[in-house]
Amino acid sequence: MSKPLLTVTLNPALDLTGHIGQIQVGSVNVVKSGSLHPAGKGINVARVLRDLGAEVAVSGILGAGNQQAFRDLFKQYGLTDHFMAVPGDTRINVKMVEENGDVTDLNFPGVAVADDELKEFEARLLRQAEQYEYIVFAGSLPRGISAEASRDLIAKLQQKGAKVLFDSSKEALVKGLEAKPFLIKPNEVELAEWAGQPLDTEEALRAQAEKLCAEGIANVVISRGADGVLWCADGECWAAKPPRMEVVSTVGAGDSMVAGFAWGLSQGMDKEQILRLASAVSALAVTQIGVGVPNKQQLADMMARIDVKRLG
Ligand SMILES: Nc1ncnc2c1ncn2[C@@H]1O[C@H](COP(=O)(O)OP(=O)(O)OP(=O)(O)O)[C@@H](O)[C@H]1O
Ligand SMILES: O=P(O)(O)OC[C@@]1(O)O[C@H](CO)[C@@H](O)[C@@H]1O
Repeated sequence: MSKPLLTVTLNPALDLTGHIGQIQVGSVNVVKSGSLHPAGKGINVARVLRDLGAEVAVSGILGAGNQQAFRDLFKQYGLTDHFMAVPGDTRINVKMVEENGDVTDLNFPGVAVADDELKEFEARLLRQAEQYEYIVFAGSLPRGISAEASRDLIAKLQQKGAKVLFDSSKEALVKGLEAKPFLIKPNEVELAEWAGQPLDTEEALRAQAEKLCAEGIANVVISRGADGVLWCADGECWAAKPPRMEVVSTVGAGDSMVAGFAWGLSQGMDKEQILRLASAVSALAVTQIGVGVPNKQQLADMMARIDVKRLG
């Protein structure tokens, strides 16, 4: 039996996904179909990890007012529930998926976390963290948790011996990098924002990735949407590209990729296998609303279709 993994989602969300022909901003839009489900980056990662066969625990902060759907999901998926509730409601994030595949995100504000609640959460998390070697720390921050506090939390988790896989954006990404997480997975837009310059080619992305590796981040994974992924680690850079997919919703593709890396690394797979797995679960994610790997054979078939190469 392999060791359990932990995912941390400080700012989860109920995702309200709607499908629409084309959004007309400023007028009435009729939505063809909709679904509301508990989500947020770390929770999505945990669901995929569970489907891959991992034992998984989830932690983070929920609003007490609408926590039940999350608690039910954790039970349904057999996820060990370390979430702490605070007064208020977890946010709703609206995802409008247009016929051409474009997704418009309306991410609402989440709960506000008070200083004493953050202290209690941190104490709990650091106690729990001792049981886990791989910890996924993913998503944005709720009000009351600063980018510096989030960075310090990552640093403390790593001081406890954990390997933190970090996926965030904006200020939380900028500060989080200072904690030198074991793995980071920005997408190319987030990385370009961080670098303050356009990163339009594989060469430009690779140069930034190698710079981050040299600064002490062991694994730099840059996701590139339908163009695939670039991964630099151990003095090597690799690229993987998925086949062309029929896209239903790209929401959660990045989380699926993080799950693939967390599972592959925790299982000691080689780089090519990890890239095949992570790319395949992400490619399957875009064919559905939400995330997950319902069918092992489908996953194996998709893994065989990923184009993987080590860059010279
Ligand atoms: N259209 C697509 N077809 C096949 N695979 C895709 C497609 N879009 C994304 N992927 C896979 O998913 C991975 C992650 O996607 P992306 O770079 O969009 O991450 P992200 O921006 O973090 O996603 P999100 O925040 O929506 O979860 C890509 O590296 C790729 O392997
Ligand atoms: O605001 P964050 O935390 O960066 O992102 C939140 C979110 O967009 O990420 C997931 C998809 O990756 C969704 O389930 C969720 O709504």
